[in-house]
Amino acid sequence: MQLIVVADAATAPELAAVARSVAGRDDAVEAVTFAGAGFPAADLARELGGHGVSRLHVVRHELLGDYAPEAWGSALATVIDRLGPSGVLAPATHRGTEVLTHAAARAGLPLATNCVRLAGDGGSVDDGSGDGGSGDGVWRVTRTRSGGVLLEDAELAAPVKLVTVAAAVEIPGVPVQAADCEVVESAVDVPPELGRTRVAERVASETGLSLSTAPVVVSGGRGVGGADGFAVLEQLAERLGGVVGCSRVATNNGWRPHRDQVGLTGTKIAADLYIACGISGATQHWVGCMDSAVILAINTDPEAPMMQRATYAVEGDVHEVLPAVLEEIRRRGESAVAARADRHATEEAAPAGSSSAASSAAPSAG
Ligand SMILES: Cc1cc2nc3c(=O)[nH]c(=O)nc-3n(C[C@H](O)[C@H](O)[C@H](O)COP(=O)(O)OP(=O)(O)OC[C@H]3O[C@@H](n4cnc5c(N)ncnc54)[C@H](O)[C@@H]3O)c2cc1C
Repeated sequence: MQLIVVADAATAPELAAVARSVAGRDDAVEAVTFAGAGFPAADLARELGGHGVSRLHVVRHELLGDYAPEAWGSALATVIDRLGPSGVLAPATHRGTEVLTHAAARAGLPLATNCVRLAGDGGSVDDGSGDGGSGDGVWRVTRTRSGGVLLEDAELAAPVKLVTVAAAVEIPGVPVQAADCEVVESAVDVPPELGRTRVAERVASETGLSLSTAPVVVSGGRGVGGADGFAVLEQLAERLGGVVGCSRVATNNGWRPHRDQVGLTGTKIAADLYIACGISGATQHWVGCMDSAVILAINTDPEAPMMQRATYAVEGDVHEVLPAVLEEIRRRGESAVAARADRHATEEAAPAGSSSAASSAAPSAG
């Protein structure tokens, strides 16, 4: 029996370590990747070998060269059918979850998503029986639900267990032996209609920031009032070096694209500063922003959940508060520029040889 990880170089170390801890002593840990014609598998195989992966199955087809969830899911279901592994692990990312969902539906297998703890039946994770595993063919997993506010214990008893592994997974300290990872080429049939969902174009963000990486997110909800209402949020985000986010009401109304949505069915963020403008703070939104270091809520309703939970709350109309905040930032920016100019002029006017504290402490400050 082997365990399969659906991995790339970024997620391979973690997934391989988790797979090793779940695998039985004699189980091989292998990997599968999807590729077009020219993909050089040797580099990935070398990387995976360092994490104890003994075989890399490279599934090639012209429709698999770039992300195509239906095609990847179908190809994975074919691989599962061919190899009959005891389990398949993928990262609990949007992609990992989407691909395993398609594969699970096609293969008729159960899928446990967002697992933070996994124990195999014959693996090295001690289940208390003293022999390192129960041997009953059941995996015991703990998974997060509802965006992380709930932990669920579950048992997976299917012949092939499909699991997505959360970034916050506990990784038991099981020794990993580096292996010579063999590359096995594998061809699959992919019906052309499965290429209907695929990457058509890649557009680089102008600021180089995305919702998940930006230090500041200025987010708007129904209270912003419409697509035009986001202009002031754009200005504030730009001044603070951040990006604009939104609630699902804003995406449902077509005010913002879905990639801006924060929450359970959007992006989970952990910004330094999250500014929630006219957002009530429903649980499905809150779970997407609650990991931010500082949350500032602006809302007309002091009883709104976002106002109750935020670090700072401003009771007021976003259409009045945001322009005032921008004006204050502009005023302070101008004052700072004026103060710097004054200091510079004073230094220029000081007689040569005089050594005021300011000029000697910060001679290059301009
Ligand atoms: C399965 C599921 C998944 C979901 N996933 C998500 C998700 O990922 N992200 C998400 O956001 N939601 C999600 N939702 C929807 C969620 O439950 C809420 O409906 C949604 O977050 C509400 O958006 P809102 O706060 O913009 O609107 P509302 O709840 O209508 O709140 C608007 C707020 O604006 C305030 N307001 C009104 N006018 C002003 C003004 N002029 N100035 C200041 N404040 C004002 C109001 O007091 C109110 O608090 C999901 C729901 C379900 C069922």
